[in-house]
Amino acid sequence: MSSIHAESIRKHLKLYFIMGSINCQRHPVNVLSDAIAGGITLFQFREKGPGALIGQAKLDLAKQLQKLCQEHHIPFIVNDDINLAISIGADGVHVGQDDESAIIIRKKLGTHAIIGVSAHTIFEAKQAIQDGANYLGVGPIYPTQTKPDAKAVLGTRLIQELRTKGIDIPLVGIGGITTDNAADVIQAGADGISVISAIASAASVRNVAALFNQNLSI
Ligand SMILES: Cc1ncc(COP(=O)(O)OP(=O)(O)O)c(N)n1
Ligand SMILES: Cc1nc(C(=O)O)sc1CCOP(=O)(O)O
Ligand SMILES: [Mg+2]
Repeated sequence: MSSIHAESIRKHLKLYFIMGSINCQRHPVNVLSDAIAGGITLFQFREKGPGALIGQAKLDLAKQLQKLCQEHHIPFIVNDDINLAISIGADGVHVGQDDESAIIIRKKLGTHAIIGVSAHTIFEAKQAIQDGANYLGVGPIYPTQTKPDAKAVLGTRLIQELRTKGIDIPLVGIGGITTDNAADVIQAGADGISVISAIASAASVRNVAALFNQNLSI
């Protein structure tokens, strides 16, 4: 059972920035700082892939990024690493279908934690809701270079189907989302969008984050 209000989560999901050190061409603290200045509403620390930090270096970066988020009242979510989330007191975690279920994670993190779960089918979405997820990450909406093991591209079809079936859990679309296609994801029924490369790799991180905001009218 979660004590977090769905409407509060919906609000934070609007422009959900995800990043780890390998997604950045500058120091991650500077990239996140610019993204915050551009108006991101939620942050996920996803330190994953070839060359990603491990051990103390990962912990140190997580703490630096968490501090920045705390200063700007942006919830700090940890991807995959439940122990890291517990050790630094993160606001929540995001897990996929191959990870522990939201039921187990809730027991470890408590009722106040935000738990996000990836869903690629109606069945997975319903299961995550039953297990107590606070929000869903639905994707990949468009082709993405960022996650080599991403599932088949869905387009906005699953988001539309979930909403048509009356499933109103807070959710974001993820995968290949840019300033040009973001509005279509919202139009399909998502509460927000999750973005890695379009923001992290931008020449001006701040300007692109602001443009996302403008295109989403948020
Ligand atoms: C918001 C959001 N949605 C989906 C994912 C993908 O999670 P997962 O399927 O566990 O894949 P990895 O990110 O762990 O490679 C996400 N991270 N965030
Ligand atoms: C982390 C992640 N999860 C996905 C999913 O489909 O679940 S797609 C993806 C990568 C998103 O990066 P970009 O914004 O650069 O395409
Ligand atoms: Mg995962």
